[in-house]
Amino acid sequence: MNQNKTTAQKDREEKASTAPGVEKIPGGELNRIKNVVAIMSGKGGVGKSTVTGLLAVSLQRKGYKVGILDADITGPSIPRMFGVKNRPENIGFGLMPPESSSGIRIMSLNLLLENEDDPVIWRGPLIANAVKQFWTDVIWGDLDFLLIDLPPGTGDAPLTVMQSLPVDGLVIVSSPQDLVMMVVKKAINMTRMMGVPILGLVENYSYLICPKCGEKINIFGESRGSKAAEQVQIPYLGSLPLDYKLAELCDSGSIEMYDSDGIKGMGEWVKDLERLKKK
Ligand SMILES: Nc1ncnc2c1ncn2[C@@H]1O[C@H](COP(=O)(O)OP(=O)(O)OP(=O)(O)O)[C@@H](O)[C@H]1O
Repeated sequence: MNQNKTTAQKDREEKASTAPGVEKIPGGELNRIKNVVAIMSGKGGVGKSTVTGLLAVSLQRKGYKVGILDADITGPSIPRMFGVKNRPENIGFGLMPPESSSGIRIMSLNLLLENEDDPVIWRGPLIANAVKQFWTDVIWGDLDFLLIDLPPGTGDAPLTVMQSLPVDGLVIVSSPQDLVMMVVKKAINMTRMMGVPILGLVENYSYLICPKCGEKINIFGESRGSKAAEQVQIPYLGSLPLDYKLAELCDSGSIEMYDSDGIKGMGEWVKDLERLKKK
């Protein structure tokens, strides 16, 4: 197997294992976080933040204490989805993350900006530092699950999270188009090089239920999620339909009101996360 690796591949692996910051940084002293799960996608716009939000809501409904660290520094969308606007409170030795209406703790750079539409024009090292500070300087307290919404692709923030934070598992989000799957494979390869366990693949926008007749329409053709997961040898967690009600609730800051019980497979993803629950 090793013989088939290109020099560039070997070089990347070497760099990944010796890069500065490879050591995991300890979290804040007041934090007791049992499981850290990152949510990643190869391409933008496939619904990674929505999947993060839905996973958080499902875990919270099951009685777990949940937080979301929005590591999508330049395109944060978690606060808007949960209707959270309060600024984190600085209590001297750390920042208290605001809570959503059901009690999910949220930290996002958007909550620290004067206006939510101010752009963040930062280079890589600043972005990496912000992500690290969300881990070290935020008072998350006791959490069963901290979900980390990564920005799309394989840039600085995903690299920082995988190298420096003790990520227990990673969920990959894709959509049914071939192109997306090609890019997803890059993300999977990066994750493997970083030695982070992949929990599985979720396919978003898999199908549409006609609001008038209830017919299931495969808008992007037959779902390829489970085959694709098999190809890249990771578990297939399930699929999400394109649902206008979900889009509306995300836009109005009410994702916590979404009824995900009818989504086949959703319970299973949560069970997969629960299986991870090691402490
Ligand atoms: N299954 C779905 N049904 C309906 N709308 C959806 C669905 N998934 C996502 N959306 C909508 O699509 C838009 C993009 O979703 P989202 O922000 O989750 O994508 P993302 O992959 O996190 O994007 P980014 O690349 O910017 O981080 C949002 O407006 C969201 O409400």
